[in-house]
Amino acid sequence: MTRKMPIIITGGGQRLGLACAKALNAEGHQVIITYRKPREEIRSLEQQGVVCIQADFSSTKGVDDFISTVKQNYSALGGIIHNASEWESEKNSVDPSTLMEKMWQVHVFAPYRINLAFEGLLCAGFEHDGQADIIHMTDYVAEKGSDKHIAYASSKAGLTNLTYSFAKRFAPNINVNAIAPSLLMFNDEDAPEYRNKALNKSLLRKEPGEQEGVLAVQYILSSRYMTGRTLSLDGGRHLV
Ligand SMILES: NC(=O)C1=CN([C@@H]2O[C@H](COP(=O)(O)OP(=O)(O)OC[C@H]3O[C@@H](n4cnc5c(N)ncnc54)[C@H](OP(=O)(O)O)[C@@H]3O)[C@@H](O)[C@H]2O)C=CC1
Ligand SMILES: Nc1nc2c(c(=O)[nH]1)N=C([C@H](O)[C@@H](O)CO)CN2
Repeated sequence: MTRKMPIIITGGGQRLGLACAKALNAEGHQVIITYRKPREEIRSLEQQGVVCIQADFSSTKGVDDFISTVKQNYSALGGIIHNASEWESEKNSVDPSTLMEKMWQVHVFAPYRINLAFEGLLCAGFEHDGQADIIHMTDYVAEKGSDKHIAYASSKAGLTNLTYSFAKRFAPNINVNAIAPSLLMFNDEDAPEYRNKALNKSLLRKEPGEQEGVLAVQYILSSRYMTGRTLSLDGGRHLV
């Protein structure tokens, strides 16, 4: 059922976020996305009727400015998909404290602050549509850890835990769930040997592409009996 109240997708300018924005917009949903860098994809989404809000969640001010913009323009929300993310490893020459702060800022602080700020808008969306959803995009490594993306994995574990807490706090009007991919799509710069190693980590040994994530989002938005849970998209990696 198409939701009348808008659905926010953070980080909707590329890859999974962009695919979700296009799919939900095509289904007739009102879609709002956030982005940092103006580019052709943003202009194209605007031409398709998607509302694009420039927002950078790397600072408290950036998060609060986004919250203010939404509250000034909307009185209800049908959902929010916390997709914005930076995948940074310890191998880069970044100071560990800076890296940990950056990962927790975008993956935990921003979703935490935004969920609390938008509770009333989402409840208004529930009153209107009979449903409202929060979806956290986490990661398989939240459960297993990562020796090369330690700070990143810890922050995704923090986001996983927010799923449980907000599911308890917002029930029964707002469902809160997570999607934990192990691999959806590589980055252009990923070398062949890296890609082969990553593919061999799962039983199915494939790069499913962003549509696998879109399907998971569509399922959760259509479900009426799921909250506090994680959809794992990992090709059987947990059995390897
Ligand atoms: N790709 C994969 O295989 C996997 C992905 N995931 C998770 O799925 C989600 C989507 O993955 P993917 O599409 O690859 O994500 P990307 O790495 O493409 O990042 C998504 C968006 O996050 C936005 N973003 C990053 N930092 C900030 C910030 N500080 N403030 C605001 N926006 C920010 C970027 O916006 P902009 O470009 O406008 O700057 C970017 O477009 C992520 O949460 C990711 O962790 C989990 C496991 C595997
Ligand atoms: N924000 C992002 N998070 C993640 C990405 C990404 O590109 N952006 N990519 C991965 C990898 O696919 C990894 O799961 C396997 O190589 C993980 N998270």
